Amino acid sequence: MRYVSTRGQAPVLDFEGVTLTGLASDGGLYLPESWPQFSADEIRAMRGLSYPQLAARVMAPFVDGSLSPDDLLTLCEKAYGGFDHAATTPLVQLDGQHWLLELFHGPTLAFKDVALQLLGLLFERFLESAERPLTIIGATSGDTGSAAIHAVAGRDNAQIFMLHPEGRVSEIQRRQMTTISAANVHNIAIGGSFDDAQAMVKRMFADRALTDTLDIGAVNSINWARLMAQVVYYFAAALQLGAPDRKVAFSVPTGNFGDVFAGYVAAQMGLPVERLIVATNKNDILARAIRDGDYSVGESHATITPSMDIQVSSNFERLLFEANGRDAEALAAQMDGFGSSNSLALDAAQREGIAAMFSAYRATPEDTLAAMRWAHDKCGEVIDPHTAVGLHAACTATMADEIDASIPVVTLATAHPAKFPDAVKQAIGIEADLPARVGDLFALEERFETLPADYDTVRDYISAKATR
Ligand SMILES: Cc1ncc(COP(=O)(O)O)c(C=O)c1O
Ligand SMILES: N[C@@H](CCOP(=O)(O)O)C(=O)O
Repeated sequence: MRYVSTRGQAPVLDFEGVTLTGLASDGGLYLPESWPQFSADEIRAMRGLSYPQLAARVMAPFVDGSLSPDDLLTLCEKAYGGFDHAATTPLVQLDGQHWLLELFHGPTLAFKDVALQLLGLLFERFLESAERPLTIIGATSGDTGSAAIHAVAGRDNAQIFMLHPEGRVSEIQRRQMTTISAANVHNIAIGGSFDDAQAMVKRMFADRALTDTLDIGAVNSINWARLMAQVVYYFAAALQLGAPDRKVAFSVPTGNFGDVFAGYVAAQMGLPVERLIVATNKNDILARAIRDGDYSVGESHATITPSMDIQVSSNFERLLFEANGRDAEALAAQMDGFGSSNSLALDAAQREGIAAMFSAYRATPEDTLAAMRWAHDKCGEVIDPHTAVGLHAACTATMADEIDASIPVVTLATAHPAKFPDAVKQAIGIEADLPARVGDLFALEERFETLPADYDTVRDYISAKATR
């Protein structure tokens, strides 16, 4: 498979290249040159496969030319062998129409593990004969950080620098990152928001002073391999609910738009997806963009769903590119305008294309807590607040008859409730216990550097610390 940049000026890459490159050199994001298609018969034939087998089947067209089908299957078996549920991403029924897709059975208790457990192995594989280490630079609002660190800690040929917004991730999330003592792991708390951290990371990919001396890689969802691995669980859920002979809708708690974009990819590949519901918290730039065509950056609000406290949503660029007929020149001009004004108006074609597949709803803190109470009191499920934002949106859509009652609606359960004990306590009065597999985070020493949200300071720190 060949990969092209949304802005059209970066080299075309193969799967190995795109995995190691992260952000395209023209500032764009890589996408497959075309969408692989599965027929209904091919999807039917996926029924009954184990999760690793399904993952290898769904991802095979994307890695073609860089990995053999057998190698891919071996990597998937290794990546998902450590999950604490035999189904890897089990489905749980809430009522007659609503389901939860539990994506938090990996080592760090969030959906990020599904992709990052595989990405860690892909890095190891592709870096076997590298002359210098890959320097991974990432930004996290809490979950990508720990999942990436867990996937990369102690590996030869890779080192990781992870930026998180100081005081704006949960204590469990912070400790999951900062108690890892491997020498190749560097945590940096930034005095700013996640958007500040993400903007700095993106700028580093275009900074010759850095890229001339370090091979920089990405673990955020700007890296295509992250999204590719997330496509699989849409297939897993829909197959269990009757696909390809029955349509399924998904509600996705959304921040950087990676998870829900993976659902869009699944639909392009032939999965019968009825609708993708984008669920946001008070940071509702995506809801405004999808409903009103107004993608303009607002103030970054701290909420009880910190991992979704995001304004500039990386992967929305991929959807804008798709929705303008893949016109890279027009998209580059649109993104340049956004870069200087922090605001972008979707054109008519983009609005229409996006509305055909996506709906968007925003949840207030009260909505979020109410959804947690409903899941607990009516369905016996303890859910995390991010999942609750998704469930609120799912229930709003079905109550508005936006989705036919015969179509199952799957809310992606993106994190384990124990990562957000304060919100769980506030909603349902329960102490959510951490699963034993995360260990005693409170007994371990934390290690991190605190830096201001100043680009030169952070760049110089990384440059000085990185092994060459
Ligand atoms: C728990 C949780 N839910 C939802 C999201 C939003 O996912 P995305 O950024 O892929 O839209 C995140 C962060 O990415 C998260 O950590
Ligand atoms: N919510 C994320 C933010 C980064 O998103 P990513 O999917 O682009 O890595 C987090 O928890 O870090």
